[in-house]
Order: sequence, then C-alpha cells, then structure tokens
Amino acid sequence: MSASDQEWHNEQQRVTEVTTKIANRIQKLQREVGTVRGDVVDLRKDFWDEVRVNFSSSDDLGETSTSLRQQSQVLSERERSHLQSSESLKKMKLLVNSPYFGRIDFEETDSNQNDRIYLGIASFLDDDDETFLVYDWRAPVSSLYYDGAPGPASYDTPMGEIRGEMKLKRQFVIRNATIDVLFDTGVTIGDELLQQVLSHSADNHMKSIVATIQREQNAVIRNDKSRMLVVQGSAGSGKTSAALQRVAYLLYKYRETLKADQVILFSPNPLFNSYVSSVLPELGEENMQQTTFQAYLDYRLAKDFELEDLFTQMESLLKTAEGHPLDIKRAAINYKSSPAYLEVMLRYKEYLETQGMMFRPIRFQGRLILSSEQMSDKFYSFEPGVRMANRIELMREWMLKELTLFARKEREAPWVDNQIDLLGQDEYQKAYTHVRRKQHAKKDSFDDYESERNLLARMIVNEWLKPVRKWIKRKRFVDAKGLYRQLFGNKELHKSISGNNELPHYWDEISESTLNDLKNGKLSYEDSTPYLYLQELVQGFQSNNVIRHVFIDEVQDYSPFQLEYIKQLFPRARMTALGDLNQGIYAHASVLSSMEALQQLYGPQDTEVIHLNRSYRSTYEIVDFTRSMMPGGEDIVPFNRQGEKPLIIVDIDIQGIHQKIIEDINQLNAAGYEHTAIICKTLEETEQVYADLKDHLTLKKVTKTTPSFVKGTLVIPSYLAKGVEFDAVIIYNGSNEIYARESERKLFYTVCTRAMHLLHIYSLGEASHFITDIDSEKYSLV
Ligand SMILES: Nc1ncnc2c1ncn2[C@@H]1O[C@H](COP(=O)(O)OP(=O)(O)OP(=O)(O)O)[C@@H](O)[C@H]1O
Repeated sequence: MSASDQEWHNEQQRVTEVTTKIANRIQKLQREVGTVRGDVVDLRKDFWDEVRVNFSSSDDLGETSTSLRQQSQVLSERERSHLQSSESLKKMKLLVNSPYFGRIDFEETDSNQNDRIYLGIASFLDDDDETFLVYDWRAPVSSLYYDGAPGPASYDTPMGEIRGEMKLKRQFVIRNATIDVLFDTGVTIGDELLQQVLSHSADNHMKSIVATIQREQNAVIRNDKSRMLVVQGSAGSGKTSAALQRVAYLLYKYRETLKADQVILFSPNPLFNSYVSSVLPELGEENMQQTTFQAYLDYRLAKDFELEDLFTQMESLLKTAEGHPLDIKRAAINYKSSPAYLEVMLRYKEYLETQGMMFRPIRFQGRLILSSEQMSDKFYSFEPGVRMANRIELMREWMLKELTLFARKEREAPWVDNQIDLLGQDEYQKAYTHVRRKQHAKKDSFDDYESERNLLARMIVNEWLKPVRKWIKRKRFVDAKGLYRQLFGNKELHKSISGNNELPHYWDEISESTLNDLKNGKLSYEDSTPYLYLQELVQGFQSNNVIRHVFIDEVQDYSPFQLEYIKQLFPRARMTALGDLNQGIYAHASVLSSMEALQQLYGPQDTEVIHLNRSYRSTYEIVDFTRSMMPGGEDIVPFNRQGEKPLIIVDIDIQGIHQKIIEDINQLNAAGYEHTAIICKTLEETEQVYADLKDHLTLKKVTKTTPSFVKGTLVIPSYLAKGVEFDAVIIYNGSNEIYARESERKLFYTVCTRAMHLLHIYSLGEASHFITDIDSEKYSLV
C-alpha cells in the first residue's frame, strides 16, 4: 500500500524537522562534552591545590579527609556527566541521518487520543524533555510494531498490559535525512522492506536487523522469563541476528544493572567473532565479551598439553578413509561427549572421596618435601562428610604450613651459605634494603654476623621456594593427569562406575590411545572438556560470577558435556543457546540431538524452546534446493525472494573445472557480486585450490588463524564458513567422491546454505548423491 503524495510530503517535513533538532542537539552536546572534558582535565590537574592537606592534629586530619572526599566527588560527578553526554552524542550521531524506520498510530482503549509513535535505534526527546520524537526500538510500546498488525493490539509494560487499536503501521527507509522508501503495511512487518534488505550484497560484517525484525524473532529478542532459552532455527533464519539484537535489548531493559561486559558470546571461531562484532556498536551499544570454547580450553590446558583443536579433529576425520581407525575415533568421540560419560565422571568423584585419589609429590632440589602417600593419607584423614573441594582447600593450607617448616630447616643447609657467598655487591645491597624494609627498620644494621646470615638465608630460601609455594597455591598437587589415566588404565574401575551402561565399543583401543596421548603430553579435543571437568570436580570449579548472560551460537556443535561445563562455569548466568541440528557438522553427538539432555541442564520448567523455520538468507530457489537434502527439510519455509536455480557444473577434467571457475568468478565480479567464496572441503583442498588459481584470480585464503573477513573472493575450508554468508558460493568439488558419506550430509548442507544470491556447485565427475537424490527440477545441470 503506498502512501499518498501529501502524506509523503508531510512525513518528509517531519523528518526534516526532527533531523534539524537532532543536529542542534549534537552541537549542544559537543559543546557540553568539550566543556566537561575541560573541567575534568582541570580538576585532575588542580586536584591537590583544591584539597586542604594538613596532618598536624587529628582534627586537621579529619578536615583533610573530608576535603579529599569532596574533591573526589566533584571529579567523579563531572566524569559521570562527561560519560553521559558522550553516550548521548554517540546515539544522536547514529540518528541524525536516519532518525527512524517505523511509525505506528495507536489508540488506547477508552481514550480518544491517537498516539503517533516513531521508532528508531535510540530515543530522542524534544527540548521540553517530555515529548518523544523518536522511541527506542526496545521500548515496551515498540513491540507493537514487531508483533501486531493494524487492528486490535496490545503490549506489555511494567504496569501491565495496554490494549487498544493500531490504526496505522508505516515503514520508512531514510537516508541522509531524506525518505527513500515509505509504505504502509497490513501484515506484521511488510515483506517489501524485507525484500529490499535481503536483496542487498553480502558484507564482511553482519548488519543489524532492527527495522525488519520478524514476530518470531521478536519473541527471541524480548524473552526474559526463562533461565535457559533454546532457539532451534533453520539455516539463515536469523538466529545470530536475533541473538545480537537480544543482547542490545537486554542492555537497554536492564541498563541500571547489566553492563556489556557481563554478557558473553561463545562463537564457532575467531573469524565469526570479527564478523559479528559490528552489530552492537551499530546499535549504539558496547560489544559484549566474545570468545570461543577452544580459546577457553587453550587458556586452561595449553600449558600442560599439546591440545588438539576442533578443526584439527575435523580435518583428520575428513581425511581418514572409512575403516577401523575411523570407527574407533568416532566411537571415542561419541562416548567422551556423551551424558553417560558425564555420569561416569560424577561417580568417579564419589569413588575418589573414599579411595584412589592421586597427588603429585612435592620436591625441592630433588628432595622430597611431601610424598604422594603422605598427601593421600592426609586427604583421607578428613571427615568423610567434608566436601571434595573443601578437602583440597584444607590440604592446601596444610601444605603451605609444611612448606614453611621445611623452609625454616632449609636455612641451615650448606647450599644456602654458598648462595650467600655468591651474592655480588649489588645483590647484597638489594638484599640488605629488602630485609631492612621487611623488618620495618627495627634494627640499625647488619652489625651482628649471625643475624645478617639468618636474614639473608631466609630471603634466599624463600626466593627459591617461591615456585613451590605458587605451585601449591594453584593446587597443582592434585594429579589430574594421573586421575584421568586411572580412569582408562583400570577397566574394572571404569566398568564399575559406568553403572548400568555398557563400556563403549572399541573400549580397549580407546583406552590405549587415551593412555598413549597422556604419556606423550597430548590431549585430544574430545578429552579436553572431560579432563578439565574432572579437574574442577576435584579441585572446585573456577567459576565466573560476574557474567549474567551467556550466549552460545552454533550450539549444535557442542556436546552435552561441554554445555554442562559452561553452565558450571557461569553459575549466575542465564543461557541463550542458538543452533540448527541440520548444521551439526562435527563428529560428537550434538547437544541438540536430545531435547531431554538439553532440558536437564536447567530443568524443563526453566527451559523454553523457540523454533525459527523461515529462512531469510538465501533466495527461494536456493532454500528449496538445500532443504531437499535434509530429512524433514519440508518444514523449512523459504522467504519469497526469487533468484536463479542452483547450478551444478560437472566436468571430468580438473583443468576444465579450474577454467570454468575462473570465468565464473570474473563474470560474478563484473556483475557486481563483491563477496564470493570458493568453499573447499578441507584445509588441504583449500591450499591446493589457492595455489592453482591464485595467478588467475585475486584470491584471499582463509585459515583458522585468519583474524577477520575481508571482501572479495575467498578460498575457505568448509568448517570455517560456519555462520557466515556470501553473495555467491562456489563449491569447489561437490562430487560423489568428495561428499559421499552420510556423516558429511550436514557439512554439505551447511556450505550450500552460505549462499545469499547464487550457488554454483562444481563436480569432478559424478555429482554427490546429496544432489542427485534431489528432484532435478530444483537445479540446473550443465
Ligand atoms: N528480520 C530480518 N530482517 C532482515 N534481515 C534478516 C532478518 N532475519 C535474518 N536476516 C538476514 O538473514 C541472514 C541470515 O541471518 P543469520 O546469520 O542471523 O541466520 P542464522 O540463523 O544464524 O544462520 P545460520 O545458522 O545459517 O548461520 C543475514 O543476512 C541476516 O541479516
């Protein structure tokens, strides 16, 4: 429905008025920020001039402290004011060219007043400080725009539900303070605007979607009831987008209590982190913390082990031919990520409470300070009721005391005298000053040889024992490696704590390879989380109480074990987990595959699941093709944006394929597609393709260490293309030889769904049966 010329004119007039007011506000704020900044600088510079310092008597001391406090208050008030003005200025700058994107006219029941509500990225109040010229898209009233259509409508406020009638819903695209697009809409959010937005080119950074949030996405964004929110959505259904707008929403709604650094997002890889990092700043908010689960594992374990990362595991699985070794590795991965293994860990902890605990002896210069047996005896000497982590805490205190006793005796050892003799003049002087400072200048000098020697001996021994003390403080005396080894070296024990569960297939091979890895200082990806979990169970969790919201994107790539671990890590946080079972490309059982395991995490009452079935990223033709690969794919609803059917190009000669890809990419560039990916299955294939084509095309190779995406033509291994999108996707070799195993169906689906506008699949020889099984009407074969 298009608005009349007169209405367009009126709206443009309003845009001009509002943007002029915003521009004026910007000027005012800039002046304010400048003045306050000057004040702050002056206050800091003259801080001590303004404070009356006098320590002569207790009265003077009191006056000094009051004066100090007052001056600090003035300073922090000015600093706060500076921060506020700077924040407002930032928001106004976001609004000045495009102040709003929507309007709703709403008449409350029993009131004849027709409120006009304009929605933008931030609120803008008129100079009277009362009239909202623009409402923040996150304000309660704004949900009308996302949830309702003209007609009876309601929205929730902290004071209760407000009912009424929506008389009008209008959408705008405003650029440079000029209306480019304006139309009135009858449905929730008009498809026209969405069509426009989705037909744009891909970018190397994700965009915010506030102008076109869909009703079901709004339910994700504004959900704040459940402790655990699970979003299961098809490829391109806006899970990541909804998650990021949800962060912005939470930061707005709980602005008094929630800060951006209390929110953490777990992403699939560092590249993805950079891809999504622009969305919150675009919305005028600070970025949340971002990390990957791998980064956390590295942080905790890389000093003790050579860790296998997820991508290395993936590479090795993709490259290993079907057969015995692959079956064993798969069995190991599945077992070690399963809830059954989690149970084993919990029972193992119970077992250790009464027997089998292992400690590393404490040695100094090859001499034993405390043996493993002594430590074990101490551990089991506590009351059985004392919790495991508390016992370790008590052990720590005991050991530190034992170390002090040892140190006292050690001062008499001959090596200490040698060390004293070796002290140079400088060191001696340093030692002297140090000791004097420690003694608070009680004695005048080293006049007494004995006391001099004692002081120096104490200092030297303490210095030499520092690493041991640190080692104890960090609870490194718990032999986590030994405990993990015991779990695989003692089959009977493992069996007995497995309860009713059978040991996994290939148990002997799995235990052998686990023990081998441990012996060689290696830890496989599937072992890393259980290992850390066991260590924490015994020592007590190193939890983070600051984080209030944990977001996990691509949650299908996590095992139930990992999710449990994250829950323990952030005990005070709510969790939002977003994923798509169809894109579970890794070998371990996905946390999403069992709703039961997922609901058990926080309990069914505290868990809410929202499904997003509509796919926005790709054209109708691409979604129709890709969904046909997946069982149950008919539930995926393509957004109605037309394009070309996916193209399958088969050749029997690799040179022929290369030639065609070069021509293809040249044509895509000429047609204005700026962001294209040649997606390869493995890193090896990526390296090869890059080497073969780089002299003919401008290519950028992406590997797991690439820090961020750039525009252009990328060559990228399949698993790094997770979560991102491209104008055109070229699958380098979608042949039946490369994508043959059933276990690779989801991988193939995932890479094909990265395409927004065009999908071209090259195949050396016969195309994968994932393609040929599809109705041939859904693609073009050349
Ligand atoms: N309401 C919307 N308005 C405009 N664009 C949208 C909307 N929802 C999704 N999109 C666009 O669709 C594309 C896919 O969104 P997003 O990456 O959030 O989906 P996803 O479900 O996380 O995808 P995947 O699981 O395949 O990685 C993005 O380009 C996003 O901007």
